[in-house]
Amino acid sequence: MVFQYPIWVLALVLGLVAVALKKWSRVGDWFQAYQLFKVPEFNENMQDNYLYRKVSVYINSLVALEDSDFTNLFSGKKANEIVLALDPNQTVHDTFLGARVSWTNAHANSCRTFVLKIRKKDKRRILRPYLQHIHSVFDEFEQRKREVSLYMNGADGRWRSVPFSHPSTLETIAMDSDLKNRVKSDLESFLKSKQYYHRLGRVWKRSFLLYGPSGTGKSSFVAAMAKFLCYDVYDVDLSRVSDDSDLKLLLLQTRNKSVIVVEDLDRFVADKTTTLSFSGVLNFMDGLLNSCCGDERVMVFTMNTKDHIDPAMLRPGRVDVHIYFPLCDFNAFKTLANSYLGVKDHKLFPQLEEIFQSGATLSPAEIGEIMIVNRSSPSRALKSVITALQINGDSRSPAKIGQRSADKPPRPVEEVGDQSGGLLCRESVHTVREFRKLYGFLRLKSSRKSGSFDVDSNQNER
Ligand SMILES: Nc1ncnc2c1ncn2[C@@H]1O[C@H](COP(=O)(O)OP(=O)(O)OP(=O)(O)O)[C@@H](O)[C@H]1O
Ligand SMILES: [Mg+2]
Repeated sequence: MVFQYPIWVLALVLGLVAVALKKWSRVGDWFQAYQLFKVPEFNENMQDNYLYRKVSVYINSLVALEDSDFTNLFSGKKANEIVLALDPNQTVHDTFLGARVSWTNAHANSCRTFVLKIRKKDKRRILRPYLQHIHSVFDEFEQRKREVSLYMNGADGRWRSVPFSHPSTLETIAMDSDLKNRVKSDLESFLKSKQYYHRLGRVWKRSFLLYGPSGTGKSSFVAAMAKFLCYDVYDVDLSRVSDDSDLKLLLLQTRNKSVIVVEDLDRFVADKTTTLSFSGVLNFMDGLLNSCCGDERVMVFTMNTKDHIDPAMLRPGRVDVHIYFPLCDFNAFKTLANSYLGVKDHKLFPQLEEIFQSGATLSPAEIGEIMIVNRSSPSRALKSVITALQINGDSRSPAKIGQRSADKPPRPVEEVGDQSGGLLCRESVHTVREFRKLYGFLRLKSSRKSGSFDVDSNQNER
């Protein structure tokens, strides 16, 4: 009976079986079921083999790394970041187009080499696309690592930049999770669509309109998008642009892989003192000059309402995706309570749900402020939210807001199919001014035109 043997005998037997299995897999290699490819660290002239670095980055990004027998853990460059790296002489498995391959981190005589093991029958089918895939993952990784900048246009028609480190991420924005996921996959599919756009003879750009009441997260969302894409942000202050040709020049000076943001487009359009022509703004929105200034652009426009905007300005093709940012409902409130107070559930939630269902509402910014001030006591924070909803929330109810009284509140997203198979959502945005508000250092004292673009004033925005 097996159970009569001491435990160490069992351990020994299991160990032997494991060694035998490992040897057996090598026997498989000898019978040439597999082919091995080496990627040495240096070429024959002892120069760096750049492919080695790419493979190293690729391997260390594999989720399967966590399953290898030994994996090194290092701290990364970002705070709290942990980086995994394959230990010498360890193997990690990967699958590609249905084929299973493995990589071994071979160390011998101070020479480091990655060895790719691939079934001979799969080699012809997957080797080239697999290596191409490794290149792409590496490029994407490098792109994500790169520091992004925030550019602002000055009165002299030139861009000035500062490092961009806005704290918002798509995860921290309280919004319908289905909508958030669809926007995410829209952005992801945009990133992968270079060939597609070019085959159609279209500029590789995508434009978004984010609209909704003040303090609903439009500007934060722009920051989160830029972070998600790892694109630079160009915050266009139209009130600082003297004429149409200046606007064209500004666009020409932008680099690719960038988010170009125009905040409060509705206010700008309503501003009769502007020196820009309507067609100048439309051309800018279309990125008409993109043929000269490259592509990989995301354009974002923000507005509080699109009610008074000429429909030509927002027509499909000019603005691909409209996203509405509503005031808080109970679901958004719960997301905020979780992120601001660390509260997932609370005995006051049923009461809050009832109040939200009665139509009372506040903006996420207002609720966030209350939570921040009372963060040491979640119960006090929730009671304060209840009071604020009872006092102010009723007047914020969409039915009581004059501008909305004539029509129903917009649906969160109106989907429209597009040629790339991505989704088009109909709604609006705000951006530049928010960045300035959020970053004191971005405040440019001065010379904005009079009217609603004054960044330092806390003027009524509704
Ligand atoms: N949906 C949200 N989820 C999480 N936080 C939010 C949300 N909406 C607003 N906030 C918080 O409120 C503050 C203001 O938000 P933001 O500036 O993005 O609003 P906005 O829609 O751009 O407002 P405005 O129309 O006045 O420009 C930010 O600090 C942000 O963190
Ligand atoms: Mg804003």
